[in-house]
Amino acid sequence: MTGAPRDTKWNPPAPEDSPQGGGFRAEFDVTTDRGGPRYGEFVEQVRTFMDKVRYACPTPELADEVIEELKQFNAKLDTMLVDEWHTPSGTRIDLPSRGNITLPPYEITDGGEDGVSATVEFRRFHLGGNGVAHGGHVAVAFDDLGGMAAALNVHGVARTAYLTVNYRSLTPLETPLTLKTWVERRDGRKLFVKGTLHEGDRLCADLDALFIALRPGQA
Ligand SMILES: CCCCCCCC(=O)SCCNC(=O)CCNC(=O)[C@H](O)C(C)(C)COP(=O)(O)OP(=O)(O)OC[C@H]1O[C@@H](n2cnc3c(N)ncnc32)[C@H](O)[C@@H]1OP(=O)(O)O
Repeated sequence: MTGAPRDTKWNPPAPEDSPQGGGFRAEFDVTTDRGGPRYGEFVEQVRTFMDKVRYACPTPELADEVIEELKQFNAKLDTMLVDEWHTPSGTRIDLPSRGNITLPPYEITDGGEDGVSATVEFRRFHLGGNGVAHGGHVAVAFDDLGGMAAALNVHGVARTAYLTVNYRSLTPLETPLTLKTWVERRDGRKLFVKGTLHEGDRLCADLDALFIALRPGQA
């Protein structure tokens, strides 16, 4: 198991009467091969680049050089753009964070209707200040994995209505942390989700969130 539980039916067929036009797709088209066998390495190199950018103080000459090279890379990627439903970034369940470059890298260790357990590691580019993680990045990790717990519980898509993060102690960078989320209570379409983030036995943060299961065709 890496970016999502493997034994879950991620691609439930849309109901016959599901209006897809403009709506969130009921079919979450997961994959393990989109983007090729080295897609994970590709994403990892970008993360490493962002780590360097966060701490580098380039000379003007080096900045000029890197800008020119980045323009060339961006032009190459411009020839390969696809829509969000077909990009590997977010749908490659064999990769950390489903290959989603915008998420802190996590690996799912257990996941199902009862909740999700993951190991997450904030990178150097997730720096907030004084060597520890930015609180917004902690919230991103909780949002995605809270949303996953909700989705696995309802076998469909859920959106965040509110998300409260209590920051209980500092969250370190470059350290494997344990993140757990679970649906504590369900009331119709409303999923009350809780979560915790630990370094060892120490609680770094906890989550109190509401996710709403989307109706067919809802955006
Ligand atoms: C596996 C990958 C997981 C990825 C997870 C990522 C999740 C995300 O980040 S989603 C992005 C952030 N969220 C958003 O942009 C959502 C924006 N908001 C919306 O779209 C809508 O307000 C939405 C969908 C949440 C709810 O709208 P709608 O479906 O019309 O439901 P609505 O009738 O207003 O509310 C349903 C119930 O929830 C309650 N509710 C809705 N919002 C809130 C809220 N903020 N606080 C408390 N209760 C609320 C309502 O009072 C209602 O309760 P009841 O049924 O008891 O009367």
